[in-house]
Amino acid sequence: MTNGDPSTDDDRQTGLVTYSRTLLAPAELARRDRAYAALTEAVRELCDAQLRTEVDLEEVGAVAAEVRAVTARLLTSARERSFGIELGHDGGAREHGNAVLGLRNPFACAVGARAMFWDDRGARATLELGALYEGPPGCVHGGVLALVFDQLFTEAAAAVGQVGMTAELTVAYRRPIPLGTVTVDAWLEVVDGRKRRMHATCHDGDGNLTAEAEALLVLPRWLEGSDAIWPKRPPVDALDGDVSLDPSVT
Ligand SMILES: CCCCCCCC/C=C\CCCCCCCC(=O)SCCNC(=O)CCNC(=O)[C@H](O)C(C)(C)COP(=O)(O)OP(=O)(O)OC[C@H]1O[C@@H](n2cnc3c(N)ncnc32)[C@H](O)[C@@H]1OP(=O)(O)O
Repeated sequence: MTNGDPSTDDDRQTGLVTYSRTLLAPAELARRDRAYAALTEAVRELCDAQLRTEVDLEEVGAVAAEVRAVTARLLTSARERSFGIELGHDGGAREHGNAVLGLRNPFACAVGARAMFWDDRGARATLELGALYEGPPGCVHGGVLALVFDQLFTEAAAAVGQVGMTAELTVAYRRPIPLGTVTVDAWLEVVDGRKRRMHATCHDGDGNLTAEAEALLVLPRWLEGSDAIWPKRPPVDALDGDVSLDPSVT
């Protein structure tokens, strides 16, 4: 079925989720991913530069006009709907619009292979939260951290085969989190029927515990017994260095 995007077809429906299927050959899809990832990175750099620039106002006006012209070029061919879920050749779901880790989302803060990964205990995110994510002066916005927790809970649940949607999310902010590196770990604590109780911690770049979170994920009735397809993350041992997910190790 056509969906208005010449590179994909709608493939199938699982409950509320529509999967589209790429019509491109693997090499072409990889080439597109590299090109879009480069564009996303360029726009992310633009956002950071726009936030911090001190150039004179005439230059600000000139740049605004140039950016609008660039936007118009991108919109000469654009899908009308959000990215959604596309099936890749490896059988995994490509969630390139995702607000935390989408390859094509410049707002996403989990950038690169080491930013978010799974092992058999749960999931870890190591993120650079800079000026774009400010809440209290010089510190990470509490809502941004809640967003990261929300995504990481889904990742941790998927890592152990217990997916669910967030029904409740509670964050205890224990100390301000300086902008910069943060490490977030999430893991499954209890499964009770369709309910999964999750826990997570956040540490700042100096290893201080800055926040903890709890969540209740519920496997939706419409997802029970379905063959929903989830994203695949690179195996932890494919990454270099010490990346143990033991929650007691910071
Ligand atoms: C994630 C799954 C999606 C599948 C997609 C497949 C493709 C995957 C590809 C890429 C995935 C990337 C995904 C990233 C996502 C990031 C994380 C988010 O942003 S999640 C969005 C925010 N959350 C919502 O929008 C939920 C909205 N709420 C609902 O949809 C329903 O309320 C739901 C599913 C939570 C429960 O609905 P019911 O009809 O299935 O289940 P009932 O029968 O009502 O409840 C079951 C049990 O759970 C308890 N429960 C339900 N909601 C509760 C709540 N809010 N508080 C406490 N208990 C609750 C109930 O009391 C019941 O418990 P008793 O069995 O009786 O003991």
